[in-house]
Amino acid sequence: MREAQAADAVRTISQLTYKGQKLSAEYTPQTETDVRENSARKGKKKGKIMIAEEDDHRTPDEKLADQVTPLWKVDYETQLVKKNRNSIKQLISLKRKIAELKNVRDESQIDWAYEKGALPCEVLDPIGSPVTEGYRTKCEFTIGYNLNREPTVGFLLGLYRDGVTSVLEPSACLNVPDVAKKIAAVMNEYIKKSDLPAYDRVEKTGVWRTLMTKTQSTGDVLILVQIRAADLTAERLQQEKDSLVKFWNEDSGVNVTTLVFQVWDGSSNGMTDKAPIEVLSGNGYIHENLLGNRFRLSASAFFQVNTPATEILYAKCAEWCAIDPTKKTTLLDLCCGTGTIGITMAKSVEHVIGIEMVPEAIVDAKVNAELNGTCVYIYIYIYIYILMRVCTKLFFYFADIKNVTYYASKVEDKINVVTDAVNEEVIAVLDPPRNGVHASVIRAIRDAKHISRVIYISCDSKQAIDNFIALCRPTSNRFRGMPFKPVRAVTVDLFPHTEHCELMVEFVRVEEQEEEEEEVKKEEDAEVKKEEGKA
Ligand SMILES: C[S@@+](CC[C@H](N)C(=O)[O-])C[C@H]1O[C@@H](n2cnc3c(N)ncnc32)[C@H](O)[C@@H]1O
Repeated sequence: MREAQAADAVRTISQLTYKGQKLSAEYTPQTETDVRENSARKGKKKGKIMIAEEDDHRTPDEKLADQVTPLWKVDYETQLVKKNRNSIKQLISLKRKIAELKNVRDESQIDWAYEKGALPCEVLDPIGSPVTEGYRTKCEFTIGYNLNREPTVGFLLGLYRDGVTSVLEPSACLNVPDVAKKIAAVMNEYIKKSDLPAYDRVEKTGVWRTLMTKTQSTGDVLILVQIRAADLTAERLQQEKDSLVKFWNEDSGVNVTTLVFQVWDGSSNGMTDKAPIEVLSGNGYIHENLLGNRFRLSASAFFQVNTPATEILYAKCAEWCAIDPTKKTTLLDLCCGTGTIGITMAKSVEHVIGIEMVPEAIVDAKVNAELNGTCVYIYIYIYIYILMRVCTKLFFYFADIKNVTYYASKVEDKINVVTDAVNEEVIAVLDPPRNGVHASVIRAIRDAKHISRVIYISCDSKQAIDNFIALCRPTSNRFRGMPFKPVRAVTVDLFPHTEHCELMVEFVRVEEQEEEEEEVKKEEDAEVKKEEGKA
């Protein structure tokens, strides 16, 4: 197929003229080795240390481990130190970049950035993951061919953009749980016996593409099989679905809670939100427990992949939110996924508002709010039921969780929800994807006068730096509203043996100088009057 496309391109180019000159083109096919050597050359130019293929004596398993869990040879304490150092680097850079801003109207708004010392705020000791192996509840396996061109379910041995297309089974990957390894192995056997071929990423032919597993601490297992169906008749497709259902539910030896299926004929690799997900068996979702709450999650909804470490992160987040029981508080859970952060704090605030762009996740979030609201009230219900049987129905009406509102939308398209959040205290928890949120979201947070604090949870502090700067830069025409300043930060590791970790930073609103001075003056006046009264 690639050859045919190339021949087409050569033909088209050869018919063109540019500035009176006839263009010519020729196609040189590239092997995987060619592409790798090419990328090695490019890497050398960029100063990267590249190992030439002939000098690379690593076993395929070692190469895969280096690819999937690049820190696997480093002891865990050292991994944590390294990750914390990276977080600190970003925090230092935030302070430096704010201090270096030009044309600042009111320097007092960024006093903290001019203070002595490199760090902008208190940085707590990094928190490690309680489990360092087999922690990934979600794994996305590629289905392709191994180095011997046998169909294989596993991970790519390198980056596809570097020309690597070989797939290796995942037994060498420290972060993959045994149950997911078993599912991959079982699927591998199924595909080997199948008369349908595995997908070829280069030629864009074949059928079996991706296997996704979600294996939760509750024992629930979700399996998603993605195929390319362009060459299959409707009957054949149905036959294959039936066969998968029988296999996973009767023959696989795996206790599958739900089996879901996606047909994807497009060229992008991996799971996609561009094609629907069909439920083949079970009800399409599974459950996970977090901090005593139960959460439902569907195939496409985001859910943190390391449950014990997530509990530590969310408990810390709740601690930093420090909800004041004497105040009416609104919690804005921005990029809320299935509602986990807001729901774990819903009982201590007056109102939770969650915004999330994946509609399926919001469906889960609404169910989760009810699920956890009802659990709390069940004991009160029993008590009241004994006392006043007749009031049961009425009680249930009031017992439903009512203080949670969800929006299935991009946060940047619900700016008014952010700016309109009004209460005695409004706290925003921002847990965005790797590249952070749109600048308009940060501007809305600044504009929302009632938001006093922002807890920002970033899974890529380098990419979050622009959001941090936008939160903290002094007031300007583009960034109205008083800025925030960082007050404390902590690294929490959810991804042992990889380069990734979470950085949570608490930002508090910088108070307006005049207001502060007025407050002090008022207090002084009151003091003087009191003294005069005594006299
Ligand atoms: C790191 S996850 C956090 C989810 C949730 N807080 C949790 O811990 O389970 C980021 C979430 O942001 C959502 N998202 C990404 N971009 C968004 C946007 N522009 N507006 C709203 N949600 C977004 C993703 O779908 C994903 O669920």
